[in-house]
Amino acid sequence: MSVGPTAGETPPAAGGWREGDPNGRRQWFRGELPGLPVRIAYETWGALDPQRSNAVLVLHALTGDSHVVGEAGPGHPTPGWWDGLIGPGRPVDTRRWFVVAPNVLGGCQGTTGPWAAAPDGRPWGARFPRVSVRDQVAAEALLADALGIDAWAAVLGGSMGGMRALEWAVSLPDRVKSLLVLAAPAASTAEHIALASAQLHAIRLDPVRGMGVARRIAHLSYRSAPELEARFGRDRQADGRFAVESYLDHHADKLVRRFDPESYAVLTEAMNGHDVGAGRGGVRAALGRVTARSVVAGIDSDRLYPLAQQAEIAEGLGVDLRVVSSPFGHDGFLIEVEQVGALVAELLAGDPGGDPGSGAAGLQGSRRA
Ligand SMILES: CC(C)(COP(=O)(O)OP(=O)(O)OC[C@H]1O[C@@H](n2cnc3c(N)ncnc32)[C@H](O)[C@@H]1OP(=O)(O)O)[C@@H](O)C(=O)NCCC(=O)NCCS
Ligand SMILES: CC(=O)OCC[C@H](N)C(=O)O
Repeated sequence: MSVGPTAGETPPAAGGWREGDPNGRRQWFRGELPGLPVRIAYETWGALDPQRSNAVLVLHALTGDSHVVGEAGPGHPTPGWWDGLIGPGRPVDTRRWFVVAPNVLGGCQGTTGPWAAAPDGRPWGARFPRVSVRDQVAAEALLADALGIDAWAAVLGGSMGGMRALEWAVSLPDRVKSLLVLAAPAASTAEHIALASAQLHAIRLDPVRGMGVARRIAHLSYRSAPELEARFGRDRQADGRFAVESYLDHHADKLVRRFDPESYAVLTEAMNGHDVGAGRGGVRAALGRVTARSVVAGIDSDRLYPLAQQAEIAEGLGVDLRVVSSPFGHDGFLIEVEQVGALVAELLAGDPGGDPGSGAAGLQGSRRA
């Protein structure tokens, strides 16, 4: 097992998603899951304290990566997907906290996935084994071991990252001191699986164009109907397309340029299999294992993972459901940085059940259900 920067070790140069690391921040770790050698790409901010007690794990969603914080590095500047949340003076203040953000197992931004070389030297491609959310957490636990982190001060995740955050707290309760589960379910429902099934069919018919179709379907589930109505209504563009069609085309084109269809399928299958209660006596019993101080939050306009799904988790953990108010639907977990930041600050202040507005870590916009 090895850890740390690995000079010259970047994914093969080819398509956009294989392009390596423009800002040179990324590090790699190699380990082994049963039957699967893994390499995990990760980024860090801040410094680990001598007691190794200040580490915060940040877990990305489906098409995210380790680049949580943007920077104007020596390469081209790259935005982060949770800019504003992490850094000096930010809710996760890197003068105090050591932040670790890995790319997920099965992903395509540096961590082992279908794009990577199998032991026979050829890319895994469609031969890549089916991995579960539990495998992904097991891989992240190997990284934690290698970094010498026995327990995370906090594990934070939204959407697919929220599934992994919850799985961490259920399967390794002694290693998670506090937990943010944002806009994620305890188990994927029939509707989630059905929505994913249509996407997977499209990708199997034609990986590249199919992923474009998959993104259109998925992106609709990430936004709210009132938002789409207010922004686009029935407007048509000069080229004859409805404006909302053009908007979806744009998001599809962007994803095709930056993501691997086989990876998209592997991660989607992993989410379909997500059920923290499976083999553990059900969701309620599984949630009973969690010892972390917890904040569980949802977005009030989320039609993919509606509030009732976070309410189930909150109830099982014995905490109030927190509600982020947003017109943007599920993607509110990325967009409503101020409200999410207030929840994170509250969690890290050690007072997740604290009085709204009490002190610097008080709520700014989100509410209790
Ligand atoms: C991050 C994100 C959720 C932010 O949402 P947002 O700021 O509300 O962005 P929107 O959904 O309004 O999309 C804006 C884009 O649509 C384009 N757009 C808007 N209306 C359009 C139309 N009628 N036709 C074509 N394109 C249109 C904008 O030009 C803009 O393009 P750009 O992103 O290339 O600059 C969103 O950009 C996104 O889904 N990004 C994908 C990456 C991601 O999710 N990363 C994090 C994973 S952890
Ligand atoms: C299910 C999930 O992780 O959704 C994340 C949506 C986000 N916009 C993304 O593209 O990752």
